[in-house]
Amino acid sequence: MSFSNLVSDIAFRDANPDDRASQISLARSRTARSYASTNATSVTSVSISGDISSQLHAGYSHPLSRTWQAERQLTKVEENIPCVPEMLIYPLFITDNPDEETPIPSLPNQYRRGVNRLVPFLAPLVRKGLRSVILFGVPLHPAAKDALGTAADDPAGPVIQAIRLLRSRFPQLYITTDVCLCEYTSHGHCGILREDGSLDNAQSVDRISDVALAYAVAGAHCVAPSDMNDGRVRAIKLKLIEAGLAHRVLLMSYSAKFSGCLYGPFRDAAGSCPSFGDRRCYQLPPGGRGLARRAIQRDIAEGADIIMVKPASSYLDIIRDAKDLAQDMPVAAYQVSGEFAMIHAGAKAGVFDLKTMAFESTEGILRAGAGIVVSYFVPEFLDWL
Ligand SMILES: NCc1[nH]cc(CCC(=O)O)c1CC(=O)O
Ligand SMILES: [Zn+2]
Ligand SMILES: [Zn+2]
Repeated sequence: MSFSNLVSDIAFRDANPDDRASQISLARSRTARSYASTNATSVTSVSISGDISSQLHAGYSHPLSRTWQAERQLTKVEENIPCVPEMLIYPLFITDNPDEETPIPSLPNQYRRGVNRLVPFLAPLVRKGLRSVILFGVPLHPAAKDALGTAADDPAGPVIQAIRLLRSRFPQLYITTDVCLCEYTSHGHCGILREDGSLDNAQSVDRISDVALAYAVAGAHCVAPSDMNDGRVRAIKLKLIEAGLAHRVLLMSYSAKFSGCLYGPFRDAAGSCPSFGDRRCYQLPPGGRGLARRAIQRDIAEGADIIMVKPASSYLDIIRDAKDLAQDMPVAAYQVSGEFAMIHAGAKAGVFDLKTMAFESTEGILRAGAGIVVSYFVPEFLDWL
């Protein structure tokens, strides 16, 4: 096959009317075709179309045309381009010691905070434009953990207290809650276990959906199940509908969540390391692109409103798959604790500049197709932008 045929095949295959980049390549390939049809007997004998498609500089020689190369971007040039801070969600770790404020050693600049510390910490960030947070409960008292993760939806527990407080103190702030049991279970797994130590999917789904509902009732705008039990999206959606909350509570599913070594600092922060075994039986294998696609399609069918991919930078192809499969839905990506720690470590070792890498990694995640990024860099971005 000739080069020009290949280019137009690619352009047409990827054509999506909502996607400016594919419209550009579509237009370019049309130009190549009409040129070919008027100047040559057959498309295959034309080589000039290759030269046309290699004229790239004009597309990025001007500040404005540079911005046109991204569907989402970090640097605001034009008002109508979706931009910071609307697309950033900041993770918060909330402990059951109301006055606690302890740095997390493996997660630079991040702290575990008690509810009493939240308002003073967040007020300046909200003033700088912080729009959204995702809450993780971190019970520090060992007695708070049991086999069922009872503390997860304790009305006096840190997450429900924080939802109420933040809703009343920052009416504009969008509150998402991570929904999982691993922070609250004595065994540290993301669900309820059978006697033999394996995950009981049906019981876990029932429990997880109760927890999600409790957060929604307390005032969360969005619930985000990260447990990965099969069928939890549908179960949560049904409970939200039954409670009359489905019209105002969004369901963001951690749909394609891969197991691996990038969650270490988070488990440090949340004290959620499994006491035995690992999470491989309910998180995706890193090579499992097909499984990720099936999980995304399954979650769309079960009623998810936002599809999330996690981690982000090692899974950019999956983010693009998610955007293709969920074209009409927002796609989120979580730049997880290990990615964040790695960037800090690289900067500290003099490998690259922290800010430059924060931008480059985030631009890559957006370019891959995400419109929402969960990131520990959010406070920095609010200053940098
Ligand atoms: N299930 C809980 C949960 N929700 C988000 C993360 C990871 C976030 C991060 O690493 O920043 C985890 C940890 C895990 O699954 O082990
Ligand atoms: Zn979990
Ligand atoms: Zn397991």
